[in-house]
Amino acid sequence: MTRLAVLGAGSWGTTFAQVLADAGNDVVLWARREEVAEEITEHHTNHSYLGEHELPASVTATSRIQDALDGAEGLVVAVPAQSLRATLSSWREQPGLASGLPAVPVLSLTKGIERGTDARISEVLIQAGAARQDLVGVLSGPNLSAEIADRRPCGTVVAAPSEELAGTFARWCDAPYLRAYTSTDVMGVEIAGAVKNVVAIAVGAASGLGHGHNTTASLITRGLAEITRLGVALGGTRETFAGLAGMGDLVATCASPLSRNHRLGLALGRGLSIEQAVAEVGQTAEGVATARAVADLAERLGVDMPITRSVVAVVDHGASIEQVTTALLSRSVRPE
Ligand SMILES: NC(=O)c1ccc[n+]([C@@H]2O[C@H](COP(=O)([O-])OP(=O)(O)OC[C@H]3O[C@@H](n4cnc5c(N)ncnc54)[C@H](O)[C@@H]3O)[C@@H](O)[C@H]2O)c1
Ligand SMILES: O=P(O)(O)OC[C@H](O)CO
Repeated sequence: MTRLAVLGAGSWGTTFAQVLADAGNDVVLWARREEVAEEITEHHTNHSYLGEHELPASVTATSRIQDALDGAEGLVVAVPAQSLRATLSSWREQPGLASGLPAVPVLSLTKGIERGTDARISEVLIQAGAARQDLVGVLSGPNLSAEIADRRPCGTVVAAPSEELAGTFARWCDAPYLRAYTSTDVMGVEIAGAVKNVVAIAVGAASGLGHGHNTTASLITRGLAEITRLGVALGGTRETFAGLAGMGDLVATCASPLSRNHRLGLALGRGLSIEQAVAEVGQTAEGVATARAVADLAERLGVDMPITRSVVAVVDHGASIEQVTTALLSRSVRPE
């Protein structure tokens, strides 16, 4: 039995604590709010994020980071991308944590790019002293938390610098309803998971505008093309983007009404402002802040990402929502 600390008790961190418990690990969750930690430990629910869903009784939670880390043989990070660095630095102010987190394997579940630095989440973890480069991995795939909480079967990808470490992460999450495939393409898996959220906003917006399946399919397919161009330019492996972490997650996120990024796009397409859409979704839609970071990376590398640019224009600069379909149509004729 491995003792694992899951850091972040939103929809995904809480659901993943169940996955890890169902895989036979000893799991403790760190929740930002004391009342959420108490609810999880005492009532085995997290109403704010999972409604009436009952968690395994073995999952406990704490709002004291030192207690969560005590004896942990591995860490699983599920804090949203834009608040991760600040969260990590607040932990370093706690007694005993000034020099960073314990030197154990760290698996990131977060799907986003940090705005301002354009850093991937594994890079943020390393820069902030929360993970060693040779001990950090990422998990990403078609993994809508509500379906996984209901124990519906699916696959995912765990990527790490070595096959051995990826295998360790895969064993952590070996629940009967989750099949983890291993990879050493940390860059590709992380880029795929972050950028699909941006494309899902565009797809949702197109649906909200009343467009049909042809538009959806065109945005998904051209979205995958631009994700792949960026990922390969950054050093990722092309095959990653055709697999579960690429195509698989893009399809799940763009097609499902459970996706927060998709729902945010839908709200924009129906005429809500970005502020109204963010408020309506109520939970983390990483694509909003990540879009700008992705566009910055693409510009620096000379990679063409018209769908991402259109999402930036809408969410950051108040451009008309029709931009998302213009992105598909307004370019000069070129081979696919
Ligand atoms: N929910 C899913 O289906 C799912 C699946 C795969 C990956 N992810 C990824 O997991 C990550 C976490 O998402 P989630 O779905 O759990 O989000 P969520 O909106 O359900 O929960 C957000 C969590 O972050 C905490 N939080 C909010 N603002 C914060 C702040 N300023 N500082 C510190 N903590 C803060 C909240 O207390 C909560 O625990 C995201 O990167 C998301 O893309 C989510
Ligand atoms: O609800 P979303 O849009 O954050 O998507 C959740 C997962 O990333 C889907 O794999």
